[in-house]
Amino acid sequence: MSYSKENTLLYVENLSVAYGDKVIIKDINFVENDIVREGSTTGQVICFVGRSGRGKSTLFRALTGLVKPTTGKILIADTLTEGGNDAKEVCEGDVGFVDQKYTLFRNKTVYEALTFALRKQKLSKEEKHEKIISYLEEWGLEKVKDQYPNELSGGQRQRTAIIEQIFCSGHYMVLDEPFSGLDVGNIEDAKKAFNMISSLHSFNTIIYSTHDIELAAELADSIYVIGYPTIDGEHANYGTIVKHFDMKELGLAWKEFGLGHIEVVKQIKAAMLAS
Ligand SMILES: Nc1ncnc2c1ncn2[C@@H]1O[C@H](COP(=O)(O)OP(=O)(O)OP(=O)(O)O)[C@@H](O)[C@H]1O
Repeated sequence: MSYSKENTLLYVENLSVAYGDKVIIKDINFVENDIVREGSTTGQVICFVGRSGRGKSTLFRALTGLVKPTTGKILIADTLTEGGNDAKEVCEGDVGFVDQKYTLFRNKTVYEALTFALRKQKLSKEEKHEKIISYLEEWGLEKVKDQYPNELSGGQRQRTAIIEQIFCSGHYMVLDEPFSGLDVGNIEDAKKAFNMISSLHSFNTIIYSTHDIELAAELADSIYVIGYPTIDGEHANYGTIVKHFDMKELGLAWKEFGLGHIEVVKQIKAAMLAS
């Protein structure tokens, strides 16, 4: 499938994060570009996989500006400038974060939470109302709009959290294990949510982690394996990128799950076991 690589949307160089003197991740380098496909608006879907404790959540905290890198830099496109050509260092609030628990305000209904998420947007009250209602309809949440988080299912909470992040951050969204704890129906809904976000704007960039390797190969157009590298025959005990699968180059992006994906799943599992 033909595509072209345009602006750099995410540039990570020599990133490391330590807690105290314990280095958790180190030497993380990667670049992701805006992908343009003729006839379809396609955002970026980037997946990080790796065994437990290798530092995926720590990397995500750095990508969302929640922890300061010990070394290195994380640049994102300054999408407020014409064409998004300028780069800026990531700050808290630039990248939406949907955590594993889909944290929502306990004392706000779905509608109130989304109203709050739009507070900084220059829209009239009516425009905000219309925007919220159209998202609620599209995401199958209109029936629960006046319910509180404790009255929602896991899938409904997750969709509310995703819309909240679409409303209050720019084009970037990090989701930490968005498929864990969801039933098959909710997993299908979450996949649809990914597609919807991706088709809204070609700058939209979803970064997620999963322990379900099939869901990595099926959905992502770029997959990074985070693991402990082997140096001089020994495992180091910090996480880094040990393998990258560019599903676009492999001709597997935006396609039904097939034999090529099964082969990638095999290779990802081997890379994870070795790291
Ligand atoms: N605030 C912290 N202070 C000290 N160590 C931490 C802190 N947060 C995480 N760690 C350590 O960092 C390492 C990586 O944790 P992290 O949560 O980033 O891994 P992960 O790959 O996301 O794991 P999982 O797949 O189980 O969620 C672990 O050894 C963890 O104990």
